[in-house]
Amino acid sequence: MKTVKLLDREFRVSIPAEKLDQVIAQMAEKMNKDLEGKEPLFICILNGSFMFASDLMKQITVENAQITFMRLSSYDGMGTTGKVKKLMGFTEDLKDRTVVLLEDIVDTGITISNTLEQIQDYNAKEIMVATMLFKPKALIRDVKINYVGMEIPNDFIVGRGLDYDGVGRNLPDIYTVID
Ligand SMILES: O=P(O)(O)OC[C@H]1O[C@H](OP(=O)(O)OP(=O)(O)O)[C@H](O)[C@@H]1O
Ligand code: HPA
Repeated sequence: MKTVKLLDREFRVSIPAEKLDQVIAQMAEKMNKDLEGKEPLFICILNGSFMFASDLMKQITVENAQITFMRLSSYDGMGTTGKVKKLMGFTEDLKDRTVVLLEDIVDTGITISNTLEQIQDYNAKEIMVATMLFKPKALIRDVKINYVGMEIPNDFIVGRGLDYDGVGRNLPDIYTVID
């Protein structure tokens, strides 16, 4: 079993990089069909989504697709603080745009529902949500997710952009904490 030690905790590999590559390719294929002609604006929610957004965007072939970035933070160690801090906004005008929010993970749903609330007054034509990973058993907010890469169990994970107290984002596979 492939394991890694990050700070004070041990993690074991739970989703290999190749599986994630496959899942992201399928998401891109579906988006390329659904979004053609819509000139979508993708919004990557930093930090965690940087790797997913990069992997996905390389496979997006939709004409005049754009990407921008916003930075939010709500986790401390392995748990949500319940409060979403906006650390960096974007300057693009969302009016009449098809917007796709890119998340690495929807866990409790607090971050994505807070983001949707923040941008609902910007008069976008439509706002969609795409997440690489989704923990249905942890969800406590009522959010519609348009594109889900994989549903996963309610365990703390790292890798592929996701961190434990700032470390582990660089790992290409996903690892689950060992109790
Ligand atoms: O559904 P939720 O319970 O809100 O969790 C999901 C959010 O948590 C992580 O961000 P985090 O606040 O850890 O900031 P980071 O992206 O900089 O790691 C992740 O990137 C999502 O944005
Ligand atoms: O399981 C997780 N791991 C790392 N960051 C996260 N942000 C929400 N859930 C998680």
